[in-house]
Amino acid sequence: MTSGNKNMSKDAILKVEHLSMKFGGLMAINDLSFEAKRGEITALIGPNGAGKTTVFNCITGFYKPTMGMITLKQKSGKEFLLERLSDFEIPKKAKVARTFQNIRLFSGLTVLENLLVAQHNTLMKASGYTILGLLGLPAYKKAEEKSIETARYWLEKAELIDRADDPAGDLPYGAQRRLEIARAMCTGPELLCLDEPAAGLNPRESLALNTLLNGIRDDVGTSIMLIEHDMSVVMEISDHVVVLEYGQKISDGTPEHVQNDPKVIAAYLGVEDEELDEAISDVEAIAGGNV
Ligand SMILES: Nc1ncnc2c1ncn2[C@@H]1O[C@H](COP(=O)(O)OP(=O)(O)OP(=O)(O)O)[C@@H](O)[C@H]1O
Repeated sequence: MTSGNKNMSKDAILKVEHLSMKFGGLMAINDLSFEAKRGEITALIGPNGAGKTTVFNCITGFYKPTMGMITLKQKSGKEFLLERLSDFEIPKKAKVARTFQNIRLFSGLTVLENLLVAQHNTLMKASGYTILGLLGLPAYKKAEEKSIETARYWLEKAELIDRADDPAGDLPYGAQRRLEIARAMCTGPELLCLDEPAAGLNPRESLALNTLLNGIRDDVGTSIMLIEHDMSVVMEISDHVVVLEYGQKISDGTPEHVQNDPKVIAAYLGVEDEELDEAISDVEAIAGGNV
């Protein structure tokens, strides 16, 4: 784990308060509260079905929570109640970007084109939404140059500059994952939400991912929330970990704290409630156990 950008004030960028999400009779999230600090990497972990994706879907507007508040506070101090915004307003107004478990690139477009398409909104705004604007307005030309510069910056950060002109679909899996993250970063988010970014990566690709995510936090100062099953990635790069089980928070703290928390260990071992006390005392007897 790294310490994060020490110069940044550690106020909360995201506050989740008393969040609940019900699907029919199933309480997928039950009165969940936690904070993600600005300029930090916050990981959301938990066994399968714990509710991690549901939380992400509530933050990014794909689901409307049954109850609760999700407040995003931008660097400027402007606040947004995310549960009141639509899924297209959340990236645009609140500046929350996300990637999905399954890769969603334009595989027939080149790597560079994928990054330029991500900046389409900024370019159209600069054109004044007119053909004359597209052809002649100096503001458009400037915005176009800026888009290429931004794309180039993220191609370098994601170690993809050599593949800029290749179709995105031709890239190896790990490179496609980094391209998705680079594409999200081209939209200039304040909070980047990543759903299992390390899934299916080999150790070398995992390392490249860690380098990219550390760079996003340390060099650009963007806050990151990630769902991840790969504990080596979580422990390596997270500043803060929130652990869910059956839609409830069972632990919250530094990676060291949660990996030694008996409740977390018991949840990952699949211990039933009634056996928890026994499991906790067993686990406490094993000093320095891992999740
Ligand atoms: N749209 C939905 N309709 C009905 N039930 C749902 C829906 N989405 C999620 N669930 C249920 O909510 C619970 C939490 O699911 P969720 O996908 O959030 O868990 P998760 O922690 O992300 O799991 P995994 O690690 O396997 O991806 C599960 O029981 C799931 O079946």
